[in-house]
Amino acid sequence: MGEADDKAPLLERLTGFGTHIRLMWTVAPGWSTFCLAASLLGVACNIANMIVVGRLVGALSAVVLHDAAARPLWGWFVVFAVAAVLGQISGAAMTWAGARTSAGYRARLDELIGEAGLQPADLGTLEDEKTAQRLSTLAENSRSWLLRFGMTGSWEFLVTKLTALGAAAVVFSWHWWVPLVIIACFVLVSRQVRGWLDELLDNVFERPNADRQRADYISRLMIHPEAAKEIRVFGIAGWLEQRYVRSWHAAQDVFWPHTGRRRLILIMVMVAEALVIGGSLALLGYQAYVGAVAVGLVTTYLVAILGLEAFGPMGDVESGLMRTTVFLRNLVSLRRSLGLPDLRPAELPAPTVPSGGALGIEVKDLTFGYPSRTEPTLRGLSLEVPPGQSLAVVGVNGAGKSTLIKLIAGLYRPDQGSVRVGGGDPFVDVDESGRVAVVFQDFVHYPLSLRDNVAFGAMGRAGDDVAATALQRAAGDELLAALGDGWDTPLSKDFEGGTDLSGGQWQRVALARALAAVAGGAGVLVLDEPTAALDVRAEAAIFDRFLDLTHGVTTILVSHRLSTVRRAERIVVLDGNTGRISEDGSHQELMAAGGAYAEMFTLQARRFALAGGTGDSAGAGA
Ligand SMILES: Nc1ncnc2c1ncn2[C@@H]1O[C@H](COP(=O)(O)OP(=O)(O)OP(=O)(O)O)[C@@H](O)[C@H]1O
Repeated sequence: MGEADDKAPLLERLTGFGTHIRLMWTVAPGWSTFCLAASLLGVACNIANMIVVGRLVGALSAVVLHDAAARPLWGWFVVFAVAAVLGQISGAAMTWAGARTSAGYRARLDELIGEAGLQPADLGTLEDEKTAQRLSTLAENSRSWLLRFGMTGSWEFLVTKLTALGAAAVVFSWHWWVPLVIIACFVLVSRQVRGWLDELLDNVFERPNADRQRADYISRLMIHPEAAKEIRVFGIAGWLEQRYVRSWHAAQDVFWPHTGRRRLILIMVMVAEALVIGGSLALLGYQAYVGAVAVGLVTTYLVAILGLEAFGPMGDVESGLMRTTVFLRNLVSLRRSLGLPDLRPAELPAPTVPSGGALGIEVKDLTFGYPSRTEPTLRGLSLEVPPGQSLAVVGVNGAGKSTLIKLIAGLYRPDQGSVRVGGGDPFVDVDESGRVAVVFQDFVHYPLSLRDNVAFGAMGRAGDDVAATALQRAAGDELLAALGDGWDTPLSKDFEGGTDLSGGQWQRVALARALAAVAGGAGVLVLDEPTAALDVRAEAAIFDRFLDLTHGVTTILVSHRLSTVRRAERIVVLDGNTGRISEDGSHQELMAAGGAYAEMFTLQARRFALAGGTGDSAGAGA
């Protein structure tokens, strides 16, 4: 956007600037008038300085130019000109080099933040609300222009502060106490401003703030194509806008009440600062008048005194730098809390190449509860699955089926008991957890190429041909043929040449992903209701196909629809009340036992028949 703006015709840029001023005016006419007045005053002062310094030197030279001592003047003039040109060149070089550095710096920040999201082996950390909020705040703030300003402005900051030190040394040579008094004043102002900024940045931007989050969310919602339909249908545009304004103002309230007192102190210190500088200049004028300061040094002292201003707050450069430091402080503290090195990316484990072959699963006395819940979800659950068996896990909503799957995949650590996959602990042993391939109900629709979407099942473990075979076996040939760029087509309309898939097409991609995982060496394959959005027949067809294709692989199917899992060799019923397996056997055995499974199955089959199904495919004939 910025680059495009630089290339825009002058008129367009002026129009843009005009719009910017108009917007400021509309939002805060009072403050805009104040800022305009202050800016005009600043301009008048700067111009007056230029004219006055020139007049001053002119007046001095008129007195001394005919003196023999004035001859070195031309030498000094050359030094002045060279220093000015070098200063310009170093400034330009600094900007160029700074921009190059900030590109890498920015990439590293994203890497460090992303890694904080990726690194914890389990889901527990990311599911912790505070950690998740801290992460998303960091990610959001890493995109802020002020932070970018801080990155590029560091060298400018250094130059200004070091120049100020030089100015202090010059003034020191006149009267040692003058720079000390002026610097003390500036440092006081600086501390006030910094304290205020710290509070502002910490409270409003860095710390998770529910009102700001809500305001941000609503502002994104207002332009989100997916929400557009509902917003219009329900006519909630006006409500959203009001809600946004209310949340945004509430977010700002966090810091405004603190600033009243601070503002008063700040004004007082600034007045004191103006008095001290004014006093110093008056003293310099007086000493020049009485001949106590060499006339040639008056201008030097004058400029040096004004140069001490850099000990004070430095506007945007300083705000940007502060924002950068506050941001980094929070990033480092989060990384430390996750056991990651401060600023060095940790080495993520490379994908391992599993040896292949079906794995057995052994779950013993497993107890697990979510930290936010008082009761454990699973209580002393035991289950043994021999290698190559096809198992279906059924149970009512919330019984804990997905939780069990996540524990088998090593995404949570058991509170008590143990989970072993192929004899190893999937939570600790990355190789073992990598061998459990799961397609979840909410499997990710990556807005990447079709190839990536399928190959993610076996990333780094299998060649391109694996993806091709997997898609073909998942009956995805037609889907591939319909894509403009074939395997390279991005599966999202947000990308150039991309396209969106239907729910059913995505199911095939997910199935292909699972099959690619098996080809890549996964020893256990789990389908955790990825087909729930399909109708009974389509789901049953996909499960049947899946069972055929994965014969000899340890498979776990999770579904509410008992008719679709009846072909599994073994079915277990997870009882949400006890947190354990309540029934275990083949479809026929469980039907014969006449327990909860048989009851649920018969009920579902009857509903299906009433809805117009044949009853057969729903399993009524079992
Ligand atoms: N991340 C979580 N944090 C807190 N509680 C959770 C979390 N995930 C699941 N739960 C709770 O744990 C219980 C079991 O959930 P789980 O998703 O494992 O059940 P399920 O049998 O797979 O349900 P469904 O059939 O509806 O998918 C539910 O009460 C659920 O609300």
